Amino acid sequence: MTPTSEQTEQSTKAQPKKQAPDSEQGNISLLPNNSLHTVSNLPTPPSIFGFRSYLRNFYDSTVPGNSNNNRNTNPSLNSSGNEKPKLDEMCLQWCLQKDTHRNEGKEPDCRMFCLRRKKVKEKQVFVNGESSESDGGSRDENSNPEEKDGVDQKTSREHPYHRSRWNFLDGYHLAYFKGAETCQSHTEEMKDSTQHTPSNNTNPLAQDQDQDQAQSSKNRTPQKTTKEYEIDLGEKFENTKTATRRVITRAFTPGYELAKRYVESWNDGTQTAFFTRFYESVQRLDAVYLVQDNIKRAFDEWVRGGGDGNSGFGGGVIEEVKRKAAYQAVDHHITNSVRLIGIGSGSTIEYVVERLLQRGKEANANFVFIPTSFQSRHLIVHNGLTLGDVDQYPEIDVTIDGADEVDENLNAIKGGGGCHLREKVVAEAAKKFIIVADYRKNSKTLGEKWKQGIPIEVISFAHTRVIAELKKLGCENPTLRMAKAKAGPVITDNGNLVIDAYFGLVNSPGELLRKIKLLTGVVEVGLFVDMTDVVYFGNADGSVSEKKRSLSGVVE
Ligand SMILES: O=C(CO)[C@H](O)[C@H](O)COP(=O)(O)O
Repeated sequence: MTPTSEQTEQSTKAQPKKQAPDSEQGNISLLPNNSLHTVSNLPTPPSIFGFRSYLRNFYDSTVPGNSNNNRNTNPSLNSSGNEKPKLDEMCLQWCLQKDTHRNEGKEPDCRMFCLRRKKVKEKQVFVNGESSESDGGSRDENSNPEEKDGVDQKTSREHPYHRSRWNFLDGYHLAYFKGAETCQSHTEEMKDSTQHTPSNNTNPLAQDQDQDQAQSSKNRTPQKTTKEYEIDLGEKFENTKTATRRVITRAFTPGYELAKRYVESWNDGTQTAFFTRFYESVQRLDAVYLVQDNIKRAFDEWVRGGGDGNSGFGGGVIEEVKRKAAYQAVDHHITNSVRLIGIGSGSTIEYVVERLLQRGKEANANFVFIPTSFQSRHLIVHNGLTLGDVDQYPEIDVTIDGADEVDENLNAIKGGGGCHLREKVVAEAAKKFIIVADYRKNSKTLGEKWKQGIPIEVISFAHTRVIAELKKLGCENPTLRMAKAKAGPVITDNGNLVIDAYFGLVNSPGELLRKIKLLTGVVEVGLFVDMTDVVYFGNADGSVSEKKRSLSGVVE
């Protein structure tokens, strides 16, 4: 809404009732202090981005309409050499009136915004940490010339209106007046120079009182002006600055530290070293070999069914061949001619029981199953098979068990599950001892594949002594087997401990067996020498190999 100069003059000079326009549109006045001017003579209003420089020029602007302005070489002086009047207050007033209100004789609704620049002496300035009154020009010369508490004192001394270079709003106040009489009253006040030297009191209401007192003392008779509010723009902006500084500091300090360290790392050569290593690595095709190795490992894992034979990508080439070997052993040896069956321990044995169960309850009704461990007893009982005991049946028909390694003579290492004592008892009790295993256990010589060591069950009391003696026998590092999901050692079904003793390739398993077994405290050794009658190996290609002992040796 752009007011005309006629409207502006009406709003400032005439009484509100008389100046009301015919319509509901209001009047707008822009009122620089020290003289009353029309809108058309005012400086060009600022754009949003030019507002700061506009404010800076506010004081320096000579009053619009001075025809001598352009002729002066010194812009601050007029043709007479006197200082030109300066713009230190600018007001915007508008009035609204309704035709109904006018008919009723009511005053128009008038408002007024004033942007005003106050001198430095109107505020308190902090010098060397102490509060003192600033006079804008006679400040203590010994005071710190640096900016104190957001106040640029150097600037303050040079310019009575501007105290902070940073805070471009410093010294500016915004006042809001409401009501036709109040607006008119303030317009009158603008003629009074005493209105621009209020006390240090920053409370707007108190300032009003000060102003009133100052006016009274000069025996003037201005109407009392009641501001709705007055804002010290500089102070508000100063607070904003502090808050902004705090937020920025908090937000950016960690990032700054990181960035600093990063830059420093370039300087101290860390980054250079990294990229050099990276470049060399690329040249060596490390990444290619890494991918290749991982693919190979993944494939092996899939083929093996995982390190423990139970997991892995395929889950089970290994498991499948173990199953095949077990099924074949059952099919070949658990016939109607047998009744007492020893059930070994381990994961492969589970497929033995699985195959038996496939025959149905009735087919298994005549069999008695002798367990070799807590695990196999559980398998028998929970699958509804008839449980027997080696005490009842010291001689049994056939025992089927797994193994950790089987050599070309069908000698075996057993005890990977710590059950070899009972396994050996039940194996020896059987007329036929059958081993089922996968191809990983098939070796020429014991110790070739199973490098965990020969399991030796010992009584707890003697285990340190046995370890010492095993070293004398040539085992470099006999190890007490520790539990994985329990603190401390593995305790066998018999309450004993297990020592794993790796002797390298065991060319004479019978001899080694005897030496170890003679050690005091040893309960049983996981070397099964000359005991196995038949071995079923599940091969990698899915086939099953059968190895038998005969009078003429082992035959396939
Ligand atoms: O001797 C054994 C337990 O003491 C097992 O039969 C041997 O460890 C083989 O186990 P798996 O069939 O799980 O490979």
